[in-house]
Amino acid sequence: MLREVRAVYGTGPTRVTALDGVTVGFDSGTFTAVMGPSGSGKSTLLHCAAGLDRPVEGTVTIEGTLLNALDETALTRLRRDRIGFVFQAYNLVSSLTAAQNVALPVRLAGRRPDPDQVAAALAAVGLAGRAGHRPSQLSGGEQQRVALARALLRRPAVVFADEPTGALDSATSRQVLDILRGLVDRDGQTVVMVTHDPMAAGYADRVLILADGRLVEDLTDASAEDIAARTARLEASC
Ligand SMILES: Nc1ncnc2c1ncn2[C@@H]1O[C@H](COP(=O)(O)OP(=O)(O)OP(=O)(O)O)[C@@H](O)[C@H]1O
Repeated sequence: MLREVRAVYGTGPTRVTALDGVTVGFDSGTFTAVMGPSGSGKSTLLHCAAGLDRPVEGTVTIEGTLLNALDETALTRLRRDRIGFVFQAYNLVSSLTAAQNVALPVRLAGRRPDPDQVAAALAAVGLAGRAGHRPSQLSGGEQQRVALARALLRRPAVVFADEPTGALDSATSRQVLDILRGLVDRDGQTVVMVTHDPMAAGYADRVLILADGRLVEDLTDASAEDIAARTARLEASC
């Protein structure tokens, strides 16, 4: 939950207000898409909500924990244990297999990954047969699904996805979006996804539209056509 969040980059003449007093909550078990023109603050909103950036004003809570009050160690632990991230770039380690990539954050946290959990995470994204493949032996959509399995391994309360389908064709995008939708419908997880694509946003229960760091639309169960029309109007007026 973000309350009256202001986020600023730079100082003096290069100072940019990326978020200008945004208040928004994400109900658990829902899928929210965040849209808006380039530079409107979408990624900043995601980063603040996930504790990757600290706002200059306002409060951020995750499952009742006030992030502002946490030091870096506690924040890192909360991100590791409760939050999953997926980015447009898959960020897989090329020398590791799919299974090793999925297990890597657990290893980096100094724990021993459970092979059954790793196999289950890969199976959940339809890649049970690809566990031993390296990223170069996988398609873009498969690599993104490995990144999703990695994000899901610890069953995070919230999955934040920043343009997860930005580098994928529409058929492959749909596979990734179906998985995100399934997380919400089947497992009751919470998904917050930044996207430029109205088709992708059409998978969400709710669509937030930002402009100039402010929340300008909050739509429920909007169709891809409706979303496309509203974002086109906004782009035209920018
Ligand atoms: N690290 C940074 N340093 C300086 N300015 C930044 C930084 N990150 C973002 N900004 C600025 O903050 C504003 C919001 O950026 P943000 O990345 O949140 O927008 P966005 O809506 O995600 O854009 P896009 O769709 O192009 O990815 C922009 O004006 C951007 O130039």
